[in-house]
Amino acid sequence: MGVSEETTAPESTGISRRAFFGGAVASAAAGAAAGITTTGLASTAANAGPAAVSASDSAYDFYGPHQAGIRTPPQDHLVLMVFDVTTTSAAELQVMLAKWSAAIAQYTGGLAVGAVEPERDLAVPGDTGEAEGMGPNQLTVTLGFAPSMFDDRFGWKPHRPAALVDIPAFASDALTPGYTGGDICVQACASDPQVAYHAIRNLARMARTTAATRYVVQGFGRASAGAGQTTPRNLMGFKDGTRNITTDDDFEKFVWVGDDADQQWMIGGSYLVTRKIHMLIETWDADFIGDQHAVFGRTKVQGAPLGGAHEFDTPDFAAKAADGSPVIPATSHVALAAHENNGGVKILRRGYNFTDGIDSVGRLDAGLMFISYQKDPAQFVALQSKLGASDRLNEYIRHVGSGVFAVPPGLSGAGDYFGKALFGA
Ligand SMILES: C=CC1=C(C)c2cc3[nH]c(cc4nc(cc5[nH]c(cc1n2)c(C)c5CCC(=O)O)C(CCC(=O)O)=C4C)c(C)c3C=C
Ligand SMILES: [Fe+2]
Repeated sequence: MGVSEETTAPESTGISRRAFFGGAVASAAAGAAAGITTTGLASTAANAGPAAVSASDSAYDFYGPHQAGIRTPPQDHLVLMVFDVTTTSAAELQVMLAKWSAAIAQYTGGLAVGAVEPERDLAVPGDTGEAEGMGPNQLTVTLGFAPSMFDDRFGWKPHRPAALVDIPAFASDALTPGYTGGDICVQACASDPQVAYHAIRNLARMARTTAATRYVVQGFGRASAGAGQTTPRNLMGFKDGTRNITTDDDFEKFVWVGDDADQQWMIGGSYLVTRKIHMLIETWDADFIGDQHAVFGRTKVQGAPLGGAHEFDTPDFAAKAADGSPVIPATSHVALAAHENNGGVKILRRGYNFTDGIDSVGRLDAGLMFISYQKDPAQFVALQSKLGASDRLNEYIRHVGSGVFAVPPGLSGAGDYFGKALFGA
């Protein structure tokens, strides 16, 4: 196994760099010393010494105990595609998943699948080519199966984990079928949007006789923070991701499916929840700052909990103002979502901002592609039951899409593929 994000620097960047070096000797020596691998994407003059490693040269290992793209510090760009499987043949599905798995291993290493420029004039290019020579760009591709995959079509019914059930309806939901449901979710994240899009586009191309695209969301400006990252802002202007899961203990406790799983194939996996959340931006932009603070329970510029001074101050939910009211309003977003007020429940948030231009009446069509990972979707359901009913933020948002997916553990190496344990039992 190469260097995984867990072994490299979990509390800092978590990046396994596949730098290219000037010569084979430098490459081998430096690689052996640091446990890094090279992409071989580009060559520089022999003996020129190590080249600077840019984001475009660095890669995350695809193989490992967990899929990359969960604990991986969020890259800047997301392309999320949800597929409906159109074939009813288990064998065709198996071939598609095996092809995808091999292809993702190539793409995350910065390589194409098939020739971009075949030698024969009449040959169709195997790869679409828009990421040619761009490098891995920290690409991760993470895949999950919806509850619908465990119906009668593919013989997977006996393998359905008990936790994998559709997300229930919540008060204030405004879901649309176009952004809800689906069979397979593929989350591609990268430091370059074109690299993420290239991976998704080519997977869709490969699957064109077995699966159809249900929807795609392009995300930017990660709206969550991983270990060692500064906290980004969401489109409402607030720091998002301040209190997120970062430690090994919390990943074991709240994110990774453990040895006690009812379905062994899910050990080391997780559950992905997606919510496409539209923001009523014009309404929000007309709101006064005191109300904006009360909506989140935090200040806008610092991101400090109300009553605190700094971003990482622990919120004091018991603090009272002179008039006896809570300093952090009880129906503020953080008061309702904090683990202190939810029996200790936490989730890993890994969302992205999105924009779809303008809507049919000329309003900005934008919001948060909310993505969370948890060892049981019930963790999300517990939080959203409260948020959906009482969150002051609901005046400014609409949940328009929803999905839940079982995310298997990482693949062990070449020849392993997503869903392998689910066929033929
Ligand atoms: C059900 C889970 C959650 C949904 C849906 C959700 C939507 C949502 N959140 C923001 C912005 C912020 N969220 C913040 C904190 C926060 N949010 C959730 C859960 C959901 N958010 C949790 C568990 C927490 C942490 C609470 C805590 O422990 O204090 C914050 C504050 C900064 C931070 O800690 O990240 C912001 C800002 C938006 C805009 C949104 C839907 C559009
Ligand atoms: Fe939130």
